Amino acid sequence: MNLQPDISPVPAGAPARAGARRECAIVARGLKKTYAATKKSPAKEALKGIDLEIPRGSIFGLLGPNGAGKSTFINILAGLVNKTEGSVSVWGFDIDRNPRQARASIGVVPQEINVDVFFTPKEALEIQAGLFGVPKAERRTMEILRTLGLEDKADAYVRMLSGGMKRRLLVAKAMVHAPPILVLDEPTAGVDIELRRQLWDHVLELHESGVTIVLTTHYLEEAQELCDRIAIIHNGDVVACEPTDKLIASLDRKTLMVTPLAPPAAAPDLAPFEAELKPDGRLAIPYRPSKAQVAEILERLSAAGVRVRDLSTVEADLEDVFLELTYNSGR
Ligand SMILES: Nc1ncnc2c1ncn2[C@@H]1O[C@H](COP(=O)(O)OP(=O)(O)OP(=O)(O)O)[C@@H](O)[C@H]1O
Repeated sequence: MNLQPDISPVPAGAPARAGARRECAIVARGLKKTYAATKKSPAKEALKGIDLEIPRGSIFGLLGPNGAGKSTFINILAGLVNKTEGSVSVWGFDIDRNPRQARASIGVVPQEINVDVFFTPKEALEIQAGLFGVPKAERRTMEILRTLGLEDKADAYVRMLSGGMKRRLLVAKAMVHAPPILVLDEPTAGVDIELRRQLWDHVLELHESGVTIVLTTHYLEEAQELCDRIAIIHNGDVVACEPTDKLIASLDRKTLMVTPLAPPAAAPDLAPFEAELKPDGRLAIPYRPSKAQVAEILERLSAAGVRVRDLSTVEADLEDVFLELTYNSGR
């Protein structure tokens, strides 16, 4: 497969501070968006001055509760919403100074399935390529359809495609101009696990060919599994932006699961640790890895007369991090 994006160096006309930005696919500085008031609703500050750097080559997750500002951010990148303040560069192109190049550097897969049912996938891609001004000789319609597993549906009517195929067609449409960045806004909302897996296989193939992937998703396990970096947006602010592992480790929370030799009648007193007796007879003992060693918990268990048959540790996951950051911050 040869769907290499055009990953040429930062061009002339790019920001003067290109050095720091060269490695970034997307840079936002002090980005604000306020939707104007209408007769029915007051003005809404959807983005409150966010700073964000999305490295080239990453699979970057943009997470946040409903209304956090994710779509607003994506729509600004795509040139669909005008920012109120701040700066954004896409693949080194400032969206104000080089809007055409910035837009050409990004392919956006929208949340809604909005494919025209009267065209075949092949025609849909040709039309899209035309809209982006891709010369006929440079179009890679069949190659893209092949990458998205739609080659044998090239001449089928779109209305005959399954929901999963239609979503893949949206990804194909977003790739017609070979952008180095692919943005997917909730690509798997309401899609069953098998279809999600298929979509991800194809998107991962694009990533392996060099495309930087940015996605928003409500499925936290999906983000944890796929994304190497994650930003959490809450109420228009970026409340975390870290490599996924680091983000999860930052919670500094683990649970030691202990299977006692004899199931206890009640949770033992392990102060300062707290044990919870699970219905299956195991003990769940949360601890902070930076503050306590498993050995200390084992000593407390021994002192309480609990003999251990088996033990394991359970890490916090992205859901815990997400809840902590979005629940406790500024509600
Ligand atoms: N065109 C608009 N006019 C006025 N307010 C808007 C508009 N679009 C979005 N908003 C408001 O801006 C805030 C951020 O919305 P946005 O759609 O960016 O959030 P989101 O994180 O993408 O949410 P979701 O996960 O539900 O898609 C919300 O309060 C929303 O109601």
